[in-house]
Amino acid sequence: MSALFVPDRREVADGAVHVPGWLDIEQQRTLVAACRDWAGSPVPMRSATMPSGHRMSVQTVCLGWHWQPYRYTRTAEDVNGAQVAGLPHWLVELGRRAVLAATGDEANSAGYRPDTALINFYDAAAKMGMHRDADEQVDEPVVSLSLGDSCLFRFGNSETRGRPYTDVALESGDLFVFGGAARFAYHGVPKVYPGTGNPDIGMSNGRVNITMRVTGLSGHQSPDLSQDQADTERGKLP
Ligand SMILES: O=C(O)CCC(=O)C(=O)O
Ligand SMILES: [Fe+2]
Repeated sequence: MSALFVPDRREVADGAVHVPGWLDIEQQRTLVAACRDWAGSPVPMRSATMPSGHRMSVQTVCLGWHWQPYRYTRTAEDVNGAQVAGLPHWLVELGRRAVLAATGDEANSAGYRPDTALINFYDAAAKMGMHRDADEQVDEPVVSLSLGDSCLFRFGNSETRGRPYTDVALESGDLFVFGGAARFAYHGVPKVYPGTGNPDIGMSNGRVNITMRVTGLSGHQSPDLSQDQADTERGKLP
């Protein structure tokens, strides 16, 4: 019998693929430790404020480009003015492998080069309303990785925030990729299920989601800017 792990691949909508259990425990642990560092410096994780003045319940820290509703900048003017940490090569490579796992398309995934990652932390009460990831100027796929507590992920259509949509349970280690016809579809997280995570990955509670994207914005930032900092502050993930 082959020991090869062949992941299950579920097409949720045209261009949207869920790969349950894509990351093993060791990979999840590595990502959690990295997120903990990123959550501390050079730009601390925070709840972004919408133009309406409403603060998001989710807390976010960004790599490569800093996102605030609804634009990307290199420096975090709405936080502490610092330049965000670079996106490390290993994460770019993980993103490329994620697109390959989801699409099976070697030729297309070979050129996938995300230049930003948003790291979201959800406590038991946090949620994210239906929205489109539309601040990017190109239609390259979004790669989403889930860690910690499970959640209800709602993946809808490109026209309205409402139905039709599909509800998917995203668990720790799951991959979700949306591109092609699904790239600008509405999606959101109506609910996190507290206490469903595995403490072995290094998180005692809450959910972390990492989305990698290609902004299509110009301006070179060398990767790995913050990766060699021995004194990186520990972030506030639990
Ligand atoms: O937390 C998730 O699974 C989705 C996050 C998301 O949609 C976003 O950051 O834009
Ligand atoms: Fe999103």
